[in-house]
Amino acid sequence: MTIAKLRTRVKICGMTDPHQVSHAVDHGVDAIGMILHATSPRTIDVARAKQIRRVVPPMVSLVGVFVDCDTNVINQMIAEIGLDFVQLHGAESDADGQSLTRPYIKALRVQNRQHVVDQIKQFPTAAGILLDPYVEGQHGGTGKLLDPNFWPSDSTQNLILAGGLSGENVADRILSLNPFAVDLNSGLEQAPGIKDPRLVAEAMRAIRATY
Ligand SMILES: O=C(O)c1ccccc1N[C@@H]1O[C@H](COP(=O)(O)O)[C@@H](O)[C@H]1O
Repeated sequence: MTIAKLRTRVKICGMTDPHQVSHAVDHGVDAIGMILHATSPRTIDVARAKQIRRVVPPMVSLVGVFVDCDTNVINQMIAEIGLDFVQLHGAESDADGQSLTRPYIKALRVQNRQHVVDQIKQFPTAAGILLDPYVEGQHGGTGKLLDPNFWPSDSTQNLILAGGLSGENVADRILSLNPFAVDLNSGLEQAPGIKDPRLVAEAMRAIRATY
């Protein structure tokens, strides 16, 4: 028997500032994402990540985003920062994910529907699969929306929709694709890494209206 999902979970990613994290938590976010990949405009160092850890309360998850990082280094960061989940946003394998000390979310940079279906099978132990549109030369944070035709609606994985989501489009996408979770990032920003509190509040309101 399939049980209907009561609500879509929400992750806000690319967070760099503890005050902005507290604001997002107050608005009902389920997960906070931090980019721990050095060349991203949203990257933060371990000291800042630890400050963010201190303001993330119980029942809200803290996710570290990595791109093709050595798994020993990721495990060190998990221990040092106190990450709850890891998001692997590069060319990592399921074996890489299994060598981590926390559950992992695999981000797939989607090129077409068949590519998604084939790729999902390669990550049987992932806690979730995040689908982000493929953009040549960029790992993530592209602001580009995923083509809804590429959404693998019959997958049994926890699917997370990412890419270009904002208060203006997130409710439509939730209602049409029914993802397990949505991941919002550049669509809520004033500048890379700086969230706009009004855009965060507006997106959370739009998401709540879909329940
Ligand atoms: O945001 C980044 O700079 C980034 C860098 C490297 C890997 C992933 C990154 N962000 C992820 O991209 C998606 C979608 O972002 P957007 O909404 O299109 O801006 C999101 O999952 C972020 O975790």
